[in-house]
Amino acid sequence: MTTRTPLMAGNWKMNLDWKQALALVEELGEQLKSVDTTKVETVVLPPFVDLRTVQVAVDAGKLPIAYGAQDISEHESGAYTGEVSGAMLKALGATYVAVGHSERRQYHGEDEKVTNAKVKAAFASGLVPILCVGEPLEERQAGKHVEYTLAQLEGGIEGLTAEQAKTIVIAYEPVWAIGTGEVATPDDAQEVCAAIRDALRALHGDEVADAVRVLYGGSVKSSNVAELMERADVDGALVGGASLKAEEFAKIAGFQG
Ligand SMILES: O=C[C@H](O)COP(=O)(O)O
Repeated sequence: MTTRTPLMAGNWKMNLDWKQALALVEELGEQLKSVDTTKVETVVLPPFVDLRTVQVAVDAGKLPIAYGAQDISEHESGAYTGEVSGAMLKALGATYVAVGHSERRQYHGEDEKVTNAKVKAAFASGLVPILCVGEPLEERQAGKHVEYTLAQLEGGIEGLTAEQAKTIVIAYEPVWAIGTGEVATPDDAQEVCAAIRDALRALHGDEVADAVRVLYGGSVKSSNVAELMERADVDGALVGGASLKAEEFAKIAGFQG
């Protein structure tokens, strides 16, 4: 069990228009009344177009929910059609932003150069990046999952100061477990989350390694979250499908009982 504050982040992906987002965030606020929210941080990552709605609902209801975006532009401002800057997200009260999700890597060709630029853009705007890393099935079958994941990690955090590295969140998401119902075993999750922490220790020392929250993602549900959270280096979860149901996601946030 982690000594860090657990973080449960719901990645809504490309689901829910603003009205549906409003209904979900309000219902999540209701459901979280039965959870000790001083012991866990609950975060939602809605589509960009829902962020203002989520901001208003969270502020009006004083809901114990932080929020952020699923992506960020690596650029500060200007002629980048379709992009959304860190400053724009910050102005909406966002705290977090996912960077380098495997779907961004797969469908938008994001590599370490891009993820590193986006991580830096997040910090420059006062946002906390949730850097997503994790191997496809072939790499796991070849026994290269740790090596592959650490290369993504090291590329993504290159050039960060220790102060920045200390606050980043890393999400380990084996691609073969995303949206497949195929959850990694707690041992699989622990192995790579521990390797991520060791790599942070080698790069930035004990203080950073002991502070960074490393999440597991891939088919997390209320029925499997507790056993994952029992592992020493798993500090939370990045949840896709199960975060679209308020009751289920609140149960995940309330994994401590
Ligand atoms: O960002 C979340 C992950 O891609 C996990 O998605 P999932 O819980 O639907 O497997």
